[in-house]
Amino acid sequence: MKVLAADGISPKGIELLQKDFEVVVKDKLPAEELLEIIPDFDALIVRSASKVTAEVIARAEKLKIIGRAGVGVDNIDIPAATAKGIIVINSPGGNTIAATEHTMAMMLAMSRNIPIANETMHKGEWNRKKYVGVELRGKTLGVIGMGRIGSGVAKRAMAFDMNVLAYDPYINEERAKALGVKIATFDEVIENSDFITVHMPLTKDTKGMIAMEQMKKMKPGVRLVNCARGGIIDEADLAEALKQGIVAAAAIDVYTSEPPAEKGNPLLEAPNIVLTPHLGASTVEAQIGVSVDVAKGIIAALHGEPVATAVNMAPVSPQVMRVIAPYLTLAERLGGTVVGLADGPIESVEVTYNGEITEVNTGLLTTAVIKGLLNPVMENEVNYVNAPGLAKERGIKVSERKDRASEDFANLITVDVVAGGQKLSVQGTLFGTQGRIVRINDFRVDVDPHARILICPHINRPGVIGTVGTLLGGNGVNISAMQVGTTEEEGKNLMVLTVDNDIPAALLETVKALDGIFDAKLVNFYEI
Ligand SMILES: NC(=O)C1=CN([C@@H]2O[C@H](COP(=O)(O)OP(=O)(O)OC[C@H]3O[C@@H](n4cnc5c(N)ncnc54)[C@H](O)[C@@H]3O)[C@@H](O)[C@H]2O)C=CC1
Ligand SMILES: O=C(O)CCC(=O)C(=O)O
Repeated sequence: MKVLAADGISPKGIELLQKDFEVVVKDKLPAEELLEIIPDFDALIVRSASKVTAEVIARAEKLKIIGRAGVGVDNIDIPAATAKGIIVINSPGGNTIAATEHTMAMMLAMSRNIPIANETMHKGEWNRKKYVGVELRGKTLGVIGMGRIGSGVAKRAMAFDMNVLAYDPYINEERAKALGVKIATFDEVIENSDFITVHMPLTKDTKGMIAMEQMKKMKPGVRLVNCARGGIIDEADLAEALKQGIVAAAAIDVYTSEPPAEKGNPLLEAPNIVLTPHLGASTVEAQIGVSVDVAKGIIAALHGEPVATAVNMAPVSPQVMRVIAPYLTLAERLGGTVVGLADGPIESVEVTYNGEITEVNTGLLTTAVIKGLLNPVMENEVNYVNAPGLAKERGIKVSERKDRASEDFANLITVDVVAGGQKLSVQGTLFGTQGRIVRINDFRVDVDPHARILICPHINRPGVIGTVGTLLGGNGVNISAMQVGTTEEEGKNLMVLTVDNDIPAALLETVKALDGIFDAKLVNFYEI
């Protein structure tokens, strides 16, 4: 079998692969050449430079596995790979330390003017007064995104005697306590920090999360760092904020389009900014780590063994699969629904099985619930292999209960969650082969969990449902199905609207503010 290693992968991993396979190594691989040669390969390894597009995957006749020698798999078309049965693996922890240390280096370089001082020294200048910096000690660092890298940065910042304020809607108090950071809201972080660093994936929620509006709320003299993904901090707004002195300085490693000079980028001309060419993972150690990680994964996968770092594969035995397969999507969507209802971080999840399904091992279904629950909030696709570990890492207690008795349905899955101190519950079953949500909290419903659903508890009185329909319709949102759930509680119902279009955050807030509406939550099953 043949392996194509692109983008300058460290030789350590290549040596491992060469023991079993023929390996073709390319430091630079133009897109046209990748398209031309890919049909010949069984495995492909990339860093961030090569784009593994749907077109590449369509031409990859023999490809069985793609290894991303790094964390972010945003340069690989995962749905296209999955649809073709190609496993995608990454190295979730191989470059964590490198990216963490790079963030610290950027913070220090920016606050002590090291790049510009170095540059002017080489020109023969001696500017001691001009480049007076600021100390980290005693300052507040806002960390947005407390995953592997964010947590590592927080830990190191505390060693510099910084106070750390952290915002991550998906970590709970217990984990924050273990890390020794103070959990805060997004607004509290941006309004009270002297330094702010972002460490989350680029998603529709995080894109432009820090723009001019947010920068204007920050403390005068604030300094910003982005070593995560280009675009989380709006580039044009940051350039302007630096020019106007709204932001004192910035340090940026990643860009919306890389290299930034190719398409032009306002940050290249901005003052008081330290720029590096996506060097976060570029250490000898990290490159050995990620190359060995993906090499081991590729060797296992090409020998037909499961790979723990697969981002799109579920290793399931055919016997187990036969019984539980019809419930997997339902279980995932119950997890996705419950996280969509939550206002705070998930603390515990209990999955209860009733009926005949209790006769088989339901562990994989519980994993499917966790997968659905974590997928909307994680950088990497959460799969059956990594979901339990990720839940554990995040301090989420997962338990399973079984009761053969089942009153109204042949089989029933109940997901009970405690999130931010609040108890939430959803229940689902199969009608034939069709998954259905049959209860949301105390409300009995019959909902086909697909597309997007808007869930609104409301006063049971004439006209309330109509106002929601009119508002959505007026904003171009089509309702394709509707359910009104009832409960024993007098006067309160739950409407569940299946909508064809996305509902922007501002419109969701307007729905919430309507007379007679208690709340409005959107669950997007496309993200689960
Ligand atoms: N510059 C570079 O060379 C490198 C960049 N990276 C990038 O750094 C980022 C972080 O990587 P890891 O820490 O390994 O990922 P991770 O998956 O461990 O952590 C991501 C964190 O972001 C949080 N998050 C998700 N949505 C959020 C939101 N709306 N607001 C606040 N937090 C949110 C998640 O709860 C999670 O804790 C990724 O984008 C990754 O691609 C990673 C390695 C090297
Ligand atoms: O391969 C690289 O150098 C990029 C690393 C990165 O951005 C990641 O791992 O997400």
